Amino acid sequence: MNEKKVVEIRHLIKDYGTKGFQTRVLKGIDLEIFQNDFIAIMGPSGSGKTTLLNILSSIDKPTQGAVMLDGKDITKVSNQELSRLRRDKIGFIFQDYNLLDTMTLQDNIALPLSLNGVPARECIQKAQKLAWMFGLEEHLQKYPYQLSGGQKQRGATSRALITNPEIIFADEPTGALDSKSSRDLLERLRTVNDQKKATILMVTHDAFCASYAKDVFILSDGMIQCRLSKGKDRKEFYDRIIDMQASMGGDFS
Ligand SMILES: Nc1ncnc2c1ncn2[C@@H]1O[C@H](COP(=O)(O)OP(=O)(O)OP(=O)(O)O)[C@@H](O)[C@H]1O
Repeated sequence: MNEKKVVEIRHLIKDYGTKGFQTRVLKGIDLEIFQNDFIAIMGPSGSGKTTLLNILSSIDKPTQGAVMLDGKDITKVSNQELSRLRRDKIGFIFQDYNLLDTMTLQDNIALPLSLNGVPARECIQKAQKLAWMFGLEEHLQKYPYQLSGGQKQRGATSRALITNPEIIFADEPTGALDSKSSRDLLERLRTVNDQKKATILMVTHDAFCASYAKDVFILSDGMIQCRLSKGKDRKEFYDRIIDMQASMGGDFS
């Protein structure tokens, strides 16, 4: 009953620094992500979570190892092919929204489609559909400065989804949000995972945020040390994540 494999990494190594002064941040990670997974990556500060996410999402390159996206090793493709893969297969959500100030929310959400030459009417229809799903329908004609942080992040999430990407990468998506807006965003991410079968990989230091995922991977000392899987209950999962953090004793902030 297993779903389609979306991403696979094999023996991933990442070193920073110059020759002779290198630090090995990722020390040989193997990982498989399947369609409809919702994975949170946690770990102590500086453990390499963002580095891993950036490599998986093609923003950064590994020192060694393969990153297979949809069956293609993205470390080996041409820049042109990489741009195409990013455009068609990947959605990004960042902590600081990255909406364009000079465009309305509707145009921001539709941007990945309009850049692809999709007719304006279709762009608007799709943007409106997502805005409705994310409770933004009344705000479509506003500019980012007229929106709250939560509305901006829901807008950025809508934009990430508009091309129906194979996988959505989110780096601390609730990092700049208050608790109500965080809960709201996470509920909606869970809905797109459940209903649209979207695949989500999110980095977070926050146990509450992670408890919305189906699986939590703990990165420490350059390796994935353990995996926690949710049962039926989010609250019980949250308690187990907190227990695991306490048992590791690290700084997860
Ligand atoms: N461009 C870079 N050059 C050199 N070292 C880097 C670079 N980027 C990250 N590092 C180092 O690699 C390690 C992992 O960084 P990374 O940002 O991936 O960790 P993280 O787990 O996301 O941390 P945090 O939770 O604090 O955001 C850190 O020690 C960091 O200082």
